[in-house]
Amino acid sequence: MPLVELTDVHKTFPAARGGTQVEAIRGVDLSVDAGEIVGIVGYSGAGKSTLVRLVNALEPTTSGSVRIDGHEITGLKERELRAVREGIGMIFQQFNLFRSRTVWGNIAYPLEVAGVPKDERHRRISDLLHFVGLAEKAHSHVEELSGGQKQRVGIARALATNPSLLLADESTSALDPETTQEVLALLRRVNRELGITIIVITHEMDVVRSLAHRVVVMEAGRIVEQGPVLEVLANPQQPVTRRFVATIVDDEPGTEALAALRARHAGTFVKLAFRGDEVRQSDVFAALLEHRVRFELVFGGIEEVQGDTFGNLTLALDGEPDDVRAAVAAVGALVPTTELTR
Ligand SMILES: Nc1ncnc2c1ncn2[C@@H]1O[C@H](COP(=O)(O)OP(=O)(O)OP(=O)(O)O)[C@@H](O)[C@H]1O
Repeated sequence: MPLVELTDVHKTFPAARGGTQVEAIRGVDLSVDAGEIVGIVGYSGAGKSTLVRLVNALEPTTSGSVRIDGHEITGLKERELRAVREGIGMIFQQFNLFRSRTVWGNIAYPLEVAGVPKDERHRRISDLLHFVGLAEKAHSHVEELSGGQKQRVGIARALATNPSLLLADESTSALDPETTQEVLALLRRVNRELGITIIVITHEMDVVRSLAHRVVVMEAGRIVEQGPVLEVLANPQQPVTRRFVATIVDDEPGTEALAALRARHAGTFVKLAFRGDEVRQSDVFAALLEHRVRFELVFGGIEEVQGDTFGNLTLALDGEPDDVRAAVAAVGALVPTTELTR
């Protein structure tokens, strides 16, 4: 049974005076299994935040079903919804911490609301402070903290009531790249060590690449594409997905870049796609040398996506035409190979 299951969910906001109504969510089916990290990406206005507000019952749906851990939450009374929300932690772009409280006081807040006895509360806060690496900052005020530390407090607070689901809404968008990586590493631990399911909303594909198992792409209130991160990166289907993937993966040189490269490099241009670790780059290059073909790497890059090699390399091949043809065939038997003929 999925932990979160949305079936044909619609959310329409009524028209503001003089305006028209907004169909923010237009028929979404989404299923998230316990233990998964799912990244929801989309441009501003795609409906990501609205979707998350439906999952934690901050907004009622217009129609459709939202099930959390098998329980339908549509139509529940406020008191029942509070119990559902207790099982869902949430972190935000701007951290949303209480400025008047210390780090300790911020983490204590949800425990106080839930009526957790003092001794247990203290134990819990102390454990959480150690987990997020802020034990020495327990009595600091929020203003004294860096952005990354603030988000770690936000994560500790979100985990206080032992939720099974954590919703992260643009949780690293206000942070610099290095701090972003620290917070993402902490979220990975939240998932791995505590077994908490995470839904991250982001417009940064890099966050999806380094954190999520699965990606869901939203556009104009609909899910237009979804799948395991590596699969979607390797083979994006929709234009919006291709635009997101292009922000982190060099596919092949564009028309202008290719013309500039051709002016500098002779020969045949081929794009090689490396997906996973089954084929070693050294074997591919050895195949070229075996056919007496010289080559230069002119575009692209290789990186690691969740422990797998991933990337596209464009090579300029130079040699006798028959040798080049044979070399391209040999390489094509190893990795997906495309000759760039523009
Ligand atoms: N309370 C509201 N009342 C009216 N319209 C709303 C409300 N909340 C969201 N919308 C509209 O719903 C659409 C989806 O907004 P939403 O915030 O969910 O998108 P998003 O993908 O999260 O974008 P962003 O990254 O900018 O937050 C937008 O057109 C937005 O203006």
